[in-house]
Amino acid sequence: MINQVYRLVSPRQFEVTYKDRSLQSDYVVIRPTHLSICAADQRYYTGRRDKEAMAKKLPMALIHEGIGNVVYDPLNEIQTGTKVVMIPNTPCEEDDYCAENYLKSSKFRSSGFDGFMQDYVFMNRDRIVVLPDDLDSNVSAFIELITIAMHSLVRFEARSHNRRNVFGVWGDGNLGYITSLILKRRYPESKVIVFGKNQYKLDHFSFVDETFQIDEIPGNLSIDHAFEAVGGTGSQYAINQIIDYIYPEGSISIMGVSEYPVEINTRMILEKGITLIGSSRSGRSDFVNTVEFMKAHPEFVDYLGTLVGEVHEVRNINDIIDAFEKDITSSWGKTVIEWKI
Ligand SMILES: NC(=O)C1=CN([C@@H]2O[C@H](COP(=O)(O)OP(=O)(O)OC[C@H]3O[C@@H](n4cnc5c(N)ncnc54)[C@H](OP(=O)(O)O)[C@@H]3O)[C@@H](O)[C@H]2O)C=CC1
Ligand SMILES: O=C(CO)[C@H](O)[C@H](O)COP(=O)(O)O
Ligand SMILES: [Zn+2]
Repeated sequence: MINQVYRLVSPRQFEVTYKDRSLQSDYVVIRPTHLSICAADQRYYTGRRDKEAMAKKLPMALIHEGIGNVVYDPLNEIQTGTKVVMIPNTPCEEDDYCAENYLKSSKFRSSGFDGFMQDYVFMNRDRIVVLPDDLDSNVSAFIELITIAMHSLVRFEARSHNRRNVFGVWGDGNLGYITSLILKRRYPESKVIVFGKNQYKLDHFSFVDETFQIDEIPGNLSIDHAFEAVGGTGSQYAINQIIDYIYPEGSISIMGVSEYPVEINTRMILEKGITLIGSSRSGRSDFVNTVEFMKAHPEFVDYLGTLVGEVHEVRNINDIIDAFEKDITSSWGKTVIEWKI
């Protein structure tokens, strides 16, 4: 069959590529239905990655957050029409000490390999997780982003000390919202404090114990552990502020992606004995955990509904451009694409 792949060829410019795909293979074929735009996709779309990365990775289909329906399973194990979330990471080897998302050999969709902007996505059987039919599709579109926070929490629990009375989350955007929501569900007795730049965004965090604008933090405040969900140049200010407010021997889980190296106060990291935990992407176990968590906590899914921002129907390339442009000017939440191309 001929599959149409919608690739970014240069900033703000997409082209259709026709790829001949055989159904005589082991791949399960998925028709994407709901996709969501990640900050990483926007960095490619707007050309904010450095010249070398743009040249190396493009042309490439964007989007690594999405769900779809199974349209063909060569083994006939999965019923046609089954709703699934697609896992963007494709590992090529196993390692006892290194998770699939940290292996250099893994292929991550929409970062050097074609993402979900295709008529049909051909996936290995273990790269999909079945979803309940009634799980909100707009929220499910960004399950991948939820797995990022889940993965970071798993790493935190394996690496940090056990006093978890006060958590600080830096970042009043999508990832900050999801991280603080998961922390509050996982540690209901602990205090979760969110630190952000915008009062109108912080007002959405109704479920946490406290919020502060980053220039109005009381001097005597202290946190046991912190999660950074800022990224870009803002992450430098955020990480250094965390170093100032964290109690000695605490951990800082870093999730925000910065294009350029940022300067951090290593002298105080040493003096306070701080553990830095870097966390990037996620793997199958994080998707399974996340879907189980969503099934067990319907109120968690309801809160995530607050993050659904613009919902765009996409039927052609102009609609794709429109969705990305509107996402840039959107002031809150995730842009969801109803993939009807
Ligand atoms: N590690 C991983 O695997 C993943 C990382 N990411 C990364 O996480 C980061 C956040 O993503 P996302 O939540 O979608 O982006 P958002 O833009 O929604 O969130 C970032 C928020 O942080 C705010 N902010 C800026 N500076 C500070 C500061 N010093 N202290 C506290 N808050 C601040 C921003 O405000 P304002 O807009 O006003 O500047 C914005 O509201 C990005 O870098 C993204 O690439 C995303 C997915 C996966
Ligand atoms: O968004 C992400 C995962 O959800 C990662 O931040 C993204 O994969 C980083 O990739 P790149 O190196 O292409 O920016
Ligand atoms: Zn992402």
